[in-house]
Amino acid sequence: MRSDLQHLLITPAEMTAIDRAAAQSGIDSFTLMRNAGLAVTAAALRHFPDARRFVVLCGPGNNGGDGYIAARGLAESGADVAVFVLGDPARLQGDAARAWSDWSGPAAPISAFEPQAGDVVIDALFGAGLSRDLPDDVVHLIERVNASGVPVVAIDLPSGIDGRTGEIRGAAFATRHTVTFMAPKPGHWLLPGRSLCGTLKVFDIGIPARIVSAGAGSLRLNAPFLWAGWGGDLAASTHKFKRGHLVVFSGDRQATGAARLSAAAGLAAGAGLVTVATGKAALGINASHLTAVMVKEIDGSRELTKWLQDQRLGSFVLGPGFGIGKKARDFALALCDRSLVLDADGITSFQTNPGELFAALAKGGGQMVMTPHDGEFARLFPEIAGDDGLSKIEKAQAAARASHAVIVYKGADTVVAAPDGRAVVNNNAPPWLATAGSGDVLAGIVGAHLAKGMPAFEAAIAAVWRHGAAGAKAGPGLTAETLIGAIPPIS
Ligand SMILES: NC(=O)C1=CN([C@@H]2O[C@H](COP(=O)(O)OP(=O)(O)OC[C@H]3O[C@@H](n4cnc5c(N)ncnc54)[C@H](O)[C@@H]3O)[C@@H](O)[C@H]2O)[C@@H](O)CC1
Ligand SMILES: Nc1ncnc2c1ncn2[C@@H]1O[C@H](COP(=O)(O)OP(=O)(O)O)[C@@H](O)[C@H]1O
Ligand SMILES: [K+]
Repeated sequence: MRSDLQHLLITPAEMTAIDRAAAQSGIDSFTLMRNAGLAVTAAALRHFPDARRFVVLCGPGNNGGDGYIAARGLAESGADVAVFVLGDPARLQGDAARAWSDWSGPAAPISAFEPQAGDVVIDALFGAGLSRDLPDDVVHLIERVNASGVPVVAIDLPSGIDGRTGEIRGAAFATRHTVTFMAPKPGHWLLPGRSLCGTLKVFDIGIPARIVSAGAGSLRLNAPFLWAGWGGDLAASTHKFKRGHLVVFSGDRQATGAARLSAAAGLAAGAGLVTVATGKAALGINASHLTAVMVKEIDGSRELTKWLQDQRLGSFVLGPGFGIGKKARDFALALCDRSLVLDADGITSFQTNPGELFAALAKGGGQMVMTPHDGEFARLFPEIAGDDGLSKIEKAQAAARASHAVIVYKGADTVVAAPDGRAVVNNNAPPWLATAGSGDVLAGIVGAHLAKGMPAFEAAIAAVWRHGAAGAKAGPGLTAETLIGAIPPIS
């Protein structure tokens, strides 16, 4: 499978349009269905050579059609095959009807299926066409199969997972393997869908890459080629100012550690210089804990404005441990014409009047990366967060549009979205990143990227990827401190 297609995320609606475009270009749609079904036959035989029986569960659409082809392929290879159907196969249409008529073996209703030891289930109930919650009989079937522990291979998507959102519509198979076609869908990588797909195989059924690419929108799976040109070796002529100067604002005496974590991460991620800007009360504490990172006393807005005349200050991180309130708002508003990472308390400070921030950013013309977790996201974008019809991707996109900022919507399936609609889903973050200070480290890496001149979207996606890679390298038991030491070079 071509790697550029592997990194496209295609929504079910886009995939339907791509199918149509393929048919209009003269490609025979039944050939595509046969290629899909036989890919599943091959995967099932490869993964389960010792299966006693393959049980193919076929639904009312083209996903079911793929299932009949897979069943026939398995039977022709000599395997024991049983087919169970949802609905009346006589009502199937088009390619699925033809696939059904080519399956000349017996078929029983799904209610008759009792999982047995040695069974391998091929799930062809629903794929991209799932459009509402599953009926009770299907929910009960899925629960029975999941409880039995028999392995499941899903065609396209585990039935019950919404391909657009990754949400479970009543119940979903927990599968060992999922075989999808041409490109992954958002539901394969957004949670909870991701946790139910098992290993994901993307199979090329023969739709030309140009048709797939032309029909794809602006969603991608995060990967280094998306920020190609921003990594690479340092030139001999490089000096520290060329690598960029990052500023991190410290909180008060009792909350200085978060800023130092961000600052240390920014330095490790490649900023040439890093300064912790601190109020007078915390100056001594910060100074006594910092070595390569510099310290600058900035008490209030007036001093900040004066200092900002230095245009070599390339980027700013505001929020980690900073404290919630007017000072955070004043500082953020003063930075709306610069490159700013707004995190944690910086985000929460605008809870009661987010519009003030968004308007200042639109007016200031700077670039901002906001890094909310679920709670912070809901504080700043309550209506978007509360819209259950939207996927996490669509929520991040709506928030980016509303705020004019790049949104890093954090979590195990972090989504990064830009105001222009581009979005990526990240998939390299291990669960042990859920530790105090891990978000501060991420903010520092984003800040380092902005300091070296990366555009906000590329700065954010590269940071999320390096943060995940650092987590994987540091391993379980990492702390925010050890995470910083594991940040890999920008690739
Ligand atoms: N993308 C492609 O080019 C190809 C797609 N193929 C297959 O086609 C599938 C999509 O086919 P369809 O669009 O027919 O969709 P599905 O087969 O996923 O399901 C559509 C059918 O299910 C019904 N339905 C939807 N939600 C339901 C619910 N909750 N309860 C009961 N019934 C429900 C719909 O009314 C419709 O009859 C893909 O997942 C893939 O497996 C393959 O045939 C190969 C070619
Ligand atoms: N289960 C998880 N799997 C992978 N990454 C996670 C998981 N939970 C949290 N993370 C990541 O860890 C970081 C935590 O950030 P945050 O919630 O701000 O924590 P803190 O404020 O303690 O630094 C984010 O980058 C988030 O995406
Ligand atoms: K399926």
